[in-house]
Amino acid sequence: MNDMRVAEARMQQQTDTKISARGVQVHYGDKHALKDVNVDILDKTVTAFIGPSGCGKSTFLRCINRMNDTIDICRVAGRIALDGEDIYDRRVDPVQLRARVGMVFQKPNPFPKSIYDNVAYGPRIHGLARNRAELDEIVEKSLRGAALWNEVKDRLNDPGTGLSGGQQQRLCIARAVATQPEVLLMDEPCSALDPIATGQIEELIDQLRTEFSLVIVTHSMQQAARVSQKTAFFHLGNLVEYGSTEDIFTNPRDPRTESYISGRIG
Ligand SMILES: Nc1ncnc2c1ncn2[C@@H]1O[C@H](COP(=O)(O)OP(=O)(O)OP(=O)(O)O)[C@@H](O)[C@H]1O
Repeated sequence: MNDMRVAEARMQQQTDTKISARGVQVHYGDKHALKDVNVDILDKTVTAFIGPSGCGKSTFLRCINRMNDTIDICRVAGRIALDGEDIYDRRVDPVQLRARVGMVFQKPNPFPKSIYDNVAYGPRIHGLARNRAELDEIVEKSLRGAALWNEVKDRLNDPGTGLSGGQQQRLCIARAVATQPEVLLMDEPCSALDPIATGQIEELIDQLRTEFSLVIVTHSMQQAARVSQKTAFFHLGNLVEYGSTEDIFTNPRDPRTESYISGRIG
């Protein structure tokens, strides 16, 4: 392929829809938490969800890998498709789905296991390695992918919980990456981290987007501006505005978005 064709192919990738949401409504009991959300999330792109506390960002993020299934009072309606397939279809196994759509939480939550076993856990339960050598390879590749390998390669049998907060969060990213996800959901992944660890995670996010689609919930507008190419602004359960991060921050169309990004609501 000549340079032009390569550039075109890359552009093509970035406009491919990975997740498509139509008419998504979420209730927690009587509380109507998400109202008719429609959005197409692109492949190999970082999408930031921003908006004031309680506007429904995490609720929508959790819809994308059916984490809300674990909340008894939560009801999800509408359609969310991954590569065109309805993820709420009865035939979809949520455990398999969560291997394809990984998640990293606000607080690093390594399993009480060794560093190695934290990363090997997913590949083991999903049968991704035929033998120990293959598993070792996946663990190393995932830890490298999460920019943690050099710091832990000599202590893979030490407990994951013994790492620093920033290292634990990168371990959780390695654990998610180990099942070769197509989408990685991150719910305020840096809120428990110092600026240096935050910078490392942000750099990592930028590298990972060459491989798959990332969606990040963040309260930091600077972070959204630094790491994302697309931004969705939520307010009171509505997805008010979605577009290129540059447009959302420099030329918002909706007055609610404008008020939020200029600090008048929040
Ligand atoms: N498990 C739950 N049970 C009942 N109500 C919930 C539950 N989780 C969220 N809600 C409600 O749904 C609404 C949206 O919450 P959500 O956590 O999605 O907002 P958010 O935008 O992520 O907020 P924050 O930025 O504070 O994390 C809120 O009114 C919240 O109180």
